[in-house]
Amino acid sequence: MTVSVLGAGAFGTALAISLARTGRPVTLWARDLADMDVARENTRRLPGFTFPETLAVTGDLSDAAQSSILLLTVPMQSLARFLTQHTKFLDGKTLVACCKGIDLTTGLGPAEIIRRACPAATPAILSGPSFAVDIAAGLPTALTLAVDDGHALQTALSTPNIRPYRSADLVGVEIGGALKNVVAIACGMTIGAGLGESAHAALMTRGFAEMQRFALSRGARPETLSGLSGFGDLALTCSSDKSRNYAFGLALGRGEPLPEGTTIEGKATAKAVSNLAKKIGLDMPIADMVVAVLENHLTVNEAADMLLTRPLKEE
Ligand SMILES: NC(=O)C1=CN([C@@H]2O[C@H](COP(=O)(O)OP(=O)(O)OC[C@H]3O[C@@H](n4cnc5c(N)ncnc54)[C@H](O)[C@@H]3O)[C@@H](O)[C@H]2O)C=CC1
Ligand SMILES: O=C(CO)COP(=O)(O)O
Repeated sequence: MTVSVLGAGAFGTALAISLARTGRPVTLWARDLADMDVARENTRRLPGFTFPETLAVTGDLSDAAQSSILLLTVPMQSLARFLTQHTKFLDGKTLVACCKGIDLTTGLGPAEIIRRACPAATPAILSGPSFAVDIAAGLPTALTLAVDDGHALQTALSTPNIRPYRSADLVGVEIGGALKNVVAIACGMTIGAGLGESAHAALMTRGFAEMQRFALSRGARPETLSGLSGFGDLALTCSSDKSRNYAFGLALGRGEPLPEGTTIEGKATAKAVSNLAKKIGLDMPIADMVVAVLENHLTVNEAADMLLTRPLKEE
């Protein structure tokens, strides 16, 4: 089983490097190759990590799509368009979505987007606590790989520093990865605005309750949310300023200029989740609060007051 990685951002590049370090041939496809094939490094998105010899880079999707396993590492809001534009190369393959989020236009997660665009493909989700720089640096990581009947895929995606655990709960795994980014923005805002570590812990915990509520409403298994792709990624993303979502929240809370040109998946996903929850009458106050701050309806302090003055209830 050969592997290609489609999308040469930080994460796609890190996965390709780790897979290729095993000595297996791996192809990394980039929309814009820039100097990657000459420099043997992704100087724009993941500088400092030289490509192993077995890593081929290409700007030709038909070439990369020769592999049977294709890792999809374009950002979530680009996924649907990317798949429909290139269906002829992708349908029938094992398509492993590595992006985290919910599509704002359709309210769908990556698995259903894959099923609709490429009905003959096998959809899978790879998600869990793993910063691109950690993977590229060879540090240990453990992720969840959600797929129906995925033993061979699990072996194909294992490397000395990526340990994938199998799951059959695609919905639960993709929702954990999507919603932890929304909670991370909220946690960053809280610390940035000086509201303290106790408030941060409270938000993480109530954010986790929100993740579970939303996931269960969509048919996820409760235990999935307690695993790597849920609690695990929430713990990482809400507590490290290496997270772009958390760092974005920090900047918002501090009133600093917001980072530009980076992928902050939680912004669109907060809106998508808040819209979906309203339609089915699900209470998602943290996602709603993040949307209200992003759309300038509330300041961070007003949003915190709003959360604290909600009617008292049982935990
Ligand atoms: N960076 C990280 O540590 C991790 C990222 N992820 C997820 O991976 C996904 C990608 O994130 P990063 O690689 O970090 O983003 P990035 O911001 O480093 O790069 C995004 C890449 O996607 C390319 N791209 C955008 N739209 C495209 C399109 N339509 N067709 C082809 N290429 C396109 C851009 O040119 C860029 O190279 C996100 O969903 C993120 O949540 C998951 C785990 C860790
Ligand atoms: O998903 C990630 C780590 O698991 C990366 O988080 P950010 O997208 O917030 O950087």
